[in-house]
Amino acid sequence: MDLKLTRVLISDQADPSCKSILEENGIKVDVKTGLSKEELKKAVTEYDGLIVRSATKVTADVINTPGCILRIIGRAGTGVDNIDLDAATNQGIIVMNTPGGNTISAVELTCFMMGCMARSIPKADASMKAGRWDRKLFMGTELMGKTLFIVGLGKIGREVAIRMQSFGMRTIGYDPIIPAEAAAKFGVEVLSWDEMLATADYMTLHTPLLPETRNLINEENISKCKPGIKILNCARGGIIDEDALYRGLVSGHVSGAALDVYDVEPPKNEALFKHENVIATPHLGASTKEAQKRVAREIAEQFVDVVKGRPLVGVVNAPSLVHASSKHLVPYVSLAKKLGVVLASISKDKALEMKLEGETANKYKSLLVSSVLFGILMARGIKDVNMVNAECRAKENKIALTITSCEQSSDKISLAARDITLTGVPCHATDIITNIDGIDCNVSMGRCTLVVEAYTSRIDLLQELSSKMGEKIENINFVKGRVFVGIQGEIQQEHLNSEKIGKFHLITY
Ligand SMILES: NC(=O)C1=CN([C@@H]2O[C@H](COP(=O)(O)OP(=O)(O)OC[C@H]3O[C@@H](n4cnc5c(N)ncnc54)[C@H](O)[C@@H]3O)[C@@H](O)[C@H]2O)C=CC1
Ligand SMILES: O=C(O)C(=O)COP(=O)(O)O
Repeated sequence: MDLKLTRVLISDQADPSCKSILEENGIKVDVKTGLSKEELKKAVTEYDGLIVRSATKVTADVINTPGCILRIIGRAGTGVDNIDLDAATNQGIIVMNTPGGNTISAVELTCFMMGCMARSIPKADASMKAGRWDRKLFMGTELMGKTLFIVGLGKIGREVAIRMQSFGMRTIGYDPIIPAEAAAKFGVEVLSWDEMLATADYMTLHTPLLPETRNLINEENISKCKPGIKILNCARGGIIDEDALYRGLVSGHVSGAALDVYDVEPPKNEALFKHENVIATPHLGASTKEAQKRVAREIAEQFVDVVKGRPLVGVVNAPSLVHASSKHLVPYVSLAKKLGVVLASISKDKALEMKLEGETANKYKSLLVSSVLFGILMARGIKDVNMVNAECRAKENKIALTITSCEQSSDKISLAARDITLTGVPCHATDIITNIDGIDCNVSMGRCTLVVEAYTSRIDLLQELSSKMGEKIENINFVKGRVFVGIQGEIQQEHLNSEKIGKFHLITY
């Protein structure tokens, strides 16, 4: 994907290395934190790149601001729930994060919070500072032999498991995509959900905030927990129903909670975070020097990769794009896009078929589907389309693409409408249509391709073309009443005499 960035705005606190890496690579950068929504809406009409952490809320109305020129949003961190991904995708904006850059910091905070709960360290410290020596008040419990229920066994969940096992804890856990055998490899047992709630002494949450995880820990699940459960949330506010948690703390059914994240930040729910059995931190999971340096550097380098056309990492909303710039796939992407352009220039059909043959074409199916749709939509004059939003725009424009695959044969891409079928072979030198409607041919898709419909006189046509284009003509193919002319270099529509050659399509890529 060809993306030029002129100005990037960093709108949250980020390590200075983020700005300096971008600037060293010729990208202009401003840092403006604490923007109001109105200021952010204005900013997206002035900056084509935006880098945020969790404080900036990149909502749909920000993204859909008239005149928004954003092309890429970078999250210097993990969670992207502060960015409206659907709105960004629809507008063709790439969203990237830096998965893993702050994992260990969030893991360590979770483990320390557990220790603090077990031994009442914050309370004991406050009591000392208040001039007391309350040795009897702060009787703790050991972690050794206790059971920890980990909800979400991704990067953070599994690292928490490994560390807490070294304290002698039994670790049990649930993750819809991690089978029991995989969890067993990092020492986590999988029991039934209700069994885990009833068994755990501690429960720690490490899922993203998704519609399925919102209020996952609610009144019902809390009531199923073993009395005295201690609950930690260093993942996202909103995964716990805060009112239900508060009621559990007041009744004593929940004996402690450690919270780093809140439904609304800064939190409004004072009664909860001021409760005597709650340890609260202001979203500090990623706030270490190491994590901040890492995520700042990573997001800046990812932006530079985009500008330099290198393979992408960390793309959240267009996974197929990750490979778009890989050298070996460039011919496939280019061929798919150009077949889309040619087909849509000739045919108005909206129900299309794409056949992918060969191992590589099938392995990168979603990338090639985006490429072909991009070509089709461009040729049909759809505005603001790119590889990120091609599928959304195709749906909006009621273009249906059916995909068939055949892995065994050699690499080939075919695109068919009711009135024409085009096939091409990915080739590093130039993009070529090798077959049209079952007839072998050799039509180059270099700068321009001319397609003449229902020609009446071959002689007239050839005379007209050679007088206008001469050596620019690369190849001429006569296929079932149409003529396909591959042209090297530019040629203007007005230079062709339609009276002489009849209806034609002059296709540029
Ligand atoms: N407090 C802080 O400052 C930080 C918070 N985080 C947050 O921590 C959370 C976890 O981050 P990572 O481990 O890096 O993410 P990850 O993507 O590696 O792991 C998340 C796991 O949750 C699982 N999951 C999804 N739905 C689930 C459900 N209904 N029940 C159980 N598991 C479910 C996924 O399958 C995945 O394996 C995220 O919400 C992230 O935003 C991350 C870094 C710092
Ligand atoms: O990376 C994450 O998911 C975090 O929650 C860290 O948030 P922050 O970058 O500290 O605002």
